[in-house]
Amino acid sequence: MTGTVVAVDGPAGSGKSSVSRAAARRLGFDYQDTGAAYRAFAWFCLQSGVDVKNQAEIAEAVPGFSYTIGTDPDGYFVQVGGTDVTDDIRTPPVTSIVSSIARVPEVREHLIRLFRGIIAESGRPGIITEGRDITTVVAPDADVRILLTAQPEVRAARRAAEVDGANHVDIAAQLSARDAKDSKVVDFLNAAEGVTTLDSTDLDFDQTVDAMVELVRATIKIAG
Ligand SMILES: Nc1ncnc2c1ncn2[C@@H]1O[C@H](COP(=O)(O)OP(=O)(O)O)[C@@H](O)[C@H]1O
Ligand SMILES: Nc1ccn([C@@H]2O[C@H](COP(=O)(O)OP(=O)(O)O)[C@@H](O)[C@H]2O)c(=O)n1
Repeated sequence: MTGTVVAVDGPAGSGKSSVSRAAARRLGFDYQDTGAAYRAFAWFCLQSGVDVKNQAEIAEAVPGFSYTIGTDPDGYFVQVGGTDVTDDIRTPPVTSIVSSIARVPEVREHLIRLFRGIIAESGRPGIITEGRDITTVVAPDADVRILLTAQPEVRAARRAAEVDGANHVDIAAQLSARDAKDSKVVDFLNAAEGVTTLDSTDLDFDQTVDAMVELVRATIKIAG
């Protein structure tokens, strides 16, 4: 039986991956990073020589995509066909094309089925799944639905802090271009009905994790 299902959406750099992973660790839950699957598929297309401007070619590559992700918050990894791509999927060539790949309907249908399967098969008391369309499309019936946001300049500063010598202006521009492209496919900037907004603009990392854990615990208490 599936345990507590937690759905988290939000724009780039809002803290979805890091906060969800830390909250899952505290709760003893699984953690699923769906952005990693879109990134892994983009990596696979680049490796396979797919013309990433050609939607039909992208769709044709879907059946050959074999993907594995670690859902243990302490054992995170991403593999494509047995190759570890955990770091490679964060590189600029992948980041620059991932939004174009992610808007292809055949890609979304395939990955959404995969995400639902991973949620259904979780053997832990719960699973936190994060992305862009989890609260609205992948798991609209989730027990807890959260939109994690932060002001654009704060998100860009957090991302820039991850990269030595990063140019803040470039990072902010890239982040807002990707959000603009992604938000044409699904609305992750406004909370859908029943979704709780968690704004981390004025919260530090630990305070944000505390707030997410509290939201989950409050729901479990009500249900139990
Ligand atoms: N509330 C916060 N305060 C400060 N830094 C944060 C906060 N939330 C996340 N971060 C940091 O911001 C960066 C981006 O977070 P990440 O989880 O990668 O975002 P997303 O998955 O939404 O793109 C990471 O370095 C993370 O540690
Ligand atoms: N549920 C999701 C998750 C990611 N994505 C796509 O995958 C890309 C990478 O997602 P990500 O979560 O790794 O991005 P970051 O916000 O962490 O940089 C996004 O820019 C979207 O194009 C999506 O379309 N739907």
